[in-house]
Amino acid sequence: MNYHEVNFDGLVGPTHNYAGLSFGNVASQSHKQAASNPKAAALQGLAKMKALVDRGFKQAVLPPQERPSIAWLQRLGFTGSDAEILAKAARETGLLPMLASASCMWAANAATVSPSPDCRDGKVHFTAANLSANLHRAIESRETVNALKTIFHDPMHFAHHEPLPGAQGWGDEGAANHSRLCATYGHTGVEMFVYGARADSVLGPTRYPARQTLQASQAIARLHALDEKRVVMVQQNPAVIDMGVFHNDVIAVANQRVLLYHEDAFLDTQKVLDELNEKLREGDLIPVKVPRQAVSVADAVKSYLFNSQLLTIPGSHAQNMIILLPEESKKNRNVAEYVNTLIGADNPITEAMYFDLHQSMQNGGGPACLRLRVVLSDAQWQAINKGVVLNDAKYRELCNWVERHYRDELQPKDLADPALLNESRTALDELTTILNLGSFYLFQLGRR
Ligand SMILES: NCCC[C@H](NC(=O)CCC(=O)O)C(=O)O
Repeated sequence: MNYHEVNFDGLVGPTHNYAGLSFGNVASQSHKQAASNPKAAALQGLAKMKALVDRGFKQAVLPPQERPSIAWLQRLGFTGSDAEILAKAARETGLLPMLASASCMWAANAATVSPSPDCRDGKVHFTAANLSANLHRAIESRETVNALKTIFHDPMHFAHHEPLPGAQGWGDEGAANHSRLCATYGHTGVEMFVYGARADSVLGPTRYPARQTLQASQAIARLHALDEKRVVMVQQNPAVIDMGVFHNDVIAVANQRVLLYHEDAFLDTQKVLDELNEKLREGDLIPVKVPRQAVSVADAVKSYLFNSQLLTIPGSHAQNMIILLPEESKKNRNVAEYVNTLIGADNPITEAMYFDLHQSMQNGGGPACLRLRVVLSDAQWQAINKGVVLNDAKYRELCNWVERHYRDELQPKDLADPALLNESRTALDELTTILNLGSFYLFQLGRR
């Protein structure tokens, strides 16, 4: 049986904007109130996806959620027509931007996914993240469950779990804090969960929040029926969280046997490497340490070097890999030099590709944030809803859809404009046909 990694990228929604909502995410906070360009954002994301399709990778999309969310505004007590609800919510300081964020584009935070070779029942397991650290993200989880169940609908192959409770100490941010190391995708892998805080210790960040907790990660490992001997729980270095590393995927990235990590990423790094190596039985771990002398934590946060995608080149017998980076990494001299050294050195990473993802980057979302990795066997691949799979024709159709429906400028004040809500609904209504999702959004089901 063949296994592949499929990247499911979040399609950027029509309300992409800069509201400075994420405390501890330096880019988000520093672009607060800037004008955004939703059209460019969506096209930048699609261009990255298309480049991977052209190189023979399997690529799919996850649909954006309806924003502003009238359903959530109603749950928060706003009444009246849609226009009245928007007008009333806009009068509450800072509230409407939270209910209007296009943040579900960062699909790495949608869920934690365990491929079937790792799970006792031989199914692919999904737990949608509760994203409880931020209201604008916490409201994603219900709809994420719906999207995942619509796409991965066959219970023979796929198991879905409810998001963990959103109580204090149970924060879960999905795949951004989860990495899988394996000999090949079809082998049983080692799943590494990285957390920022744990209930039984005061060791944690002091300036910025720890969004992922040990308790949450342990619950997911249990739900996914993982073998304890193949699970590694790792504490993130609290000092780097306080420097703006709000998710582990801002400081480390793994693919197959390669772990590319900053030397300051973890607490007790040697123990982490030893445990990974011991638990990865079919072959040795290939640790690639990025020394702080070469790239400082501040440069890592600015350039998003580690928020890259490490992708095994299809058909490459040596399992060579591409590192796919944002252009910000090329503009940073230290990082660009490091990447050149990396691809010339003795490791499987042989090629670098750079993409303009500026619109997403200004909110702290790089290439890795934009995608959810799902390893599937041929049979599981056949069993998904194929409407979301990107090929040349679907790419052209989606670009055309974006061109027709998206604005090229959005100011924070525009979020209360009822016309924006209507434009978004018209766009999403058409999207469900393009992606073959059926009646999917609440407004399509008559429930607003
Ligand atoms: N994985 C990348 C996630 C980025 C995301 N940014 C945001 O939500 C910023 C939204 C804003 O500020 O408008 C976050 O911090 O969770």
